[in-house]
Amino acid sequence: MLAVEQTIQADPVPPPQRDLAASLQGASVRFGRFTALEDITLDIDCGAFYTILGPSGCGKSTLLRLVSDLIPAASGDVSIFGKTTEQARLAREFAFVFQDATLLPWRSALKNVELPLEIGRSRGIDIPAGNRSPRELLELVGLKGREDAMPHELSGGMRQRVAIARALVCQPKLLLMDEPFGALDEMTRDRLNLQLLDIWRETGTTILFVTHSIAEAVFLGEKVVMLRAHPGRLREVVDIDLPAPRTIKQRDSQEFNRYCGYLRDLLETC
Ligand SMILES: Nc1ncnc2c1ncn2[C@@H]1O[C@H](COP(=O)(O)OP(=O)(O)OP(=O)(O)O)[C@@H](O)[C@H]1O
Repeated sequence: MLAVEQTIQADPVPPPQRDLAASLQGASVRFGRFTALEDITLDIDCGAFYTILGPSGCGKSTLLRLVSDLIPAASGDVSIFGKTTEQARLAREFAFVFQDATLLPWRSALKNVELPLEIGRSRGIDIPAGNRSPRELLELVGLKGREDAMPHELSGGMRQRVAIARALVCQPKLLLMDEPFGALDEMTRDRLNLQLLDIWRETGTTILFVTHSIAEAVFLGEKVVMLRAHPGRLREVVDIDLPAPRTIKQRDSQEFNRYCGYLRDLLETC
């Protein structure tokens, strides 16, 4: 009897599934006849820190507003943790931090942080147990002891830290930050950058962070998303392979400056 030789072909191993915080597929945004964003295809990995750079008016804020369901896509798809942006908003999957802290001036720091919980309760939304309390969040952002301070008694950096604590109070899986430190002096910005990296590590939240500063984008980001203007399109996603945890001293390194130089050149052609 002849032995029949069988060729056993192993099934190709499927690539591991990436857990995505957000996925944009050919998404465009229009304001009337003006196209602000065109054909954006971008996957945002869960737990990663993305910074967004690009020339003024290229659509960085529009991208965050699209992801956060503040404006609709004219075409294409956007999903957040596999949900529509509306479902994700209703499920409080994400929170927004703006350049201006937008605190309510008549409420203390603590009361401002508690606000989303109060609004949630008034709408019958239960915030899951195990969350850090508003007091603990103020401690996390370095404001222990300032719980009763009113916004006008706090510095700009402190107000922004209250805004970050407030954004974290519903335990969002995705944090959208639109130039949150843009109005602060350099030293305060450095300190808040380090603090934000600590918070990111501790909470595991995915962060999408818009900035005008190349150095800030490289310092914070694991990936830098570069947009180009007219119309706003994706230019490149640059992996930043710097050792973690990041330290201010790294900014003097050749590697850090090489990334900054590369992004500066890229920005000039956007
Ligand atoms: N509500 C709106 N109506 C009409 N045009 C808008 C609206 N919002 C934004 N735009 C336009 O869309 C484009 C992108 O704006 P966006 O604010 O997203 O840019 P950006 O990259 O964040 O800008 P910057 O870096 O200056 O903050 C700009 O040309 C802006 O004028």
